[in-house]
Amino acid sequence: MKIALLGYGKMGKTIEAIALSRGHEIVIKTSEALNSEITAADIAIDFSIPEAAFTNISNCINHNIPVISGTTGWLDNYNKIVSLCEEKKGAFIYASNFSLGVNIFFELNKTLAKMMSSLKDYNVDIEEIHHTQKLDAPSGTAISLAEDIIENHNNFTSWKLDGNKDNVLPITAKRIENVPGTHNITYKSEVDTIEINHIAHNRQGFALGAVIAAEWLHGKTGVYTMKDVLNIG
Ligand SMILES: NC(=O)C1=CN([C@@H]2O[C@H](COP(=O)(O)OP(=O)(O)OC[C@H]3O[C@@H](n4cnc5c(N)ncnc54)[C@H](OP(=O)(O)O)[C@@H]3O)[C@@H](O)[C@H]2O)C=CC1
Ligand SMILES: O=C(O)C1=N[C@H](C(=O)O)C[C@H](O)C1
Repeated sequence: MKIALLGYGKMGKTIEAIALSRGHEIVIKTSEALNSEITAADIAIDFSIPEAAFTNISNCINHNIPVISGTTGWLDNYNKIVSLCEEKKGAFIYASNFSLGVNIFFELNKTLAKMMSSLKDYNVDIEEIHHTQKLDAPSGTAISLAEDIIENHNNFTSWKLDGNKDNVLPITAKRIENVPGTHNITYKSEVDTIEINHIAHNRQGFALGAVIAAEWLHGKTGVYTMKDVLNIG
């Protein structure tokens, strides 16, 4: 496939290497907004910044270019993209985390939340740790994990960064140099602790997942998630 990389930072460069190794061609790599130039590509992969993602994705859909987005921190506008994609019969996948490991972790998190739902002695919290250049907090992955706990555990109605109220699931965000992405979910009582975590050792897993998603989306129309791509859960 001819791929456009919208955002040529840490993720854009990692995706480039993996896409080339799988026989794809990179026809555009940019760190600026593009418009009709995008039509040189078969598919676009957006890993940019929160303020740019909505425009980048809209431009692709308006030019009938299927688009994958891994950019976090723009989801207030997600439903607008879904509507645009339906209207234009476009193709779109967003994932807060494209790695296979995290998508398995998402399923474990839902199962654990269901099992813990009636056990009132346990306090739950989510901790995410990322590198110091990260622009958003909490991470998109932590938000996905929180939403899945809220849906599957009957104690919570919302989440909050550094929250400490009943029925509000607390998320803690730490920034430490060079950490690619760590997510810990802890259930703690007086007598014991149950913890599950996912620790990315590098960015390869995110990038491979994004390229696999692009290969899967090419030739389809509609709005999908990584659950559709990986057929898990
Ligand atoms: N879903 C997933 O699996 C993952 C998601 N992410 C997310 O991906 C995003 C990018 O992460 P990362 O690569 O680490 O960040 P980087 O800061 O390394 O890269 C972002 C790039 O986007 C560029 N950019 C700025 N404005 C635009 C624009 N209008 N159009 C296109 N590109 C633009 C920046 O350029 P400049 O530096 O010149 O401003 C920069 O090169 C983040 O939102 C992050 O949370 C990260 C890893 C995995
Ligand atoms: O910015 C990052 O680096 C990451 N962002 C994503 C997120 O916000 O969840 C995914 C991954 O954890 C790395």
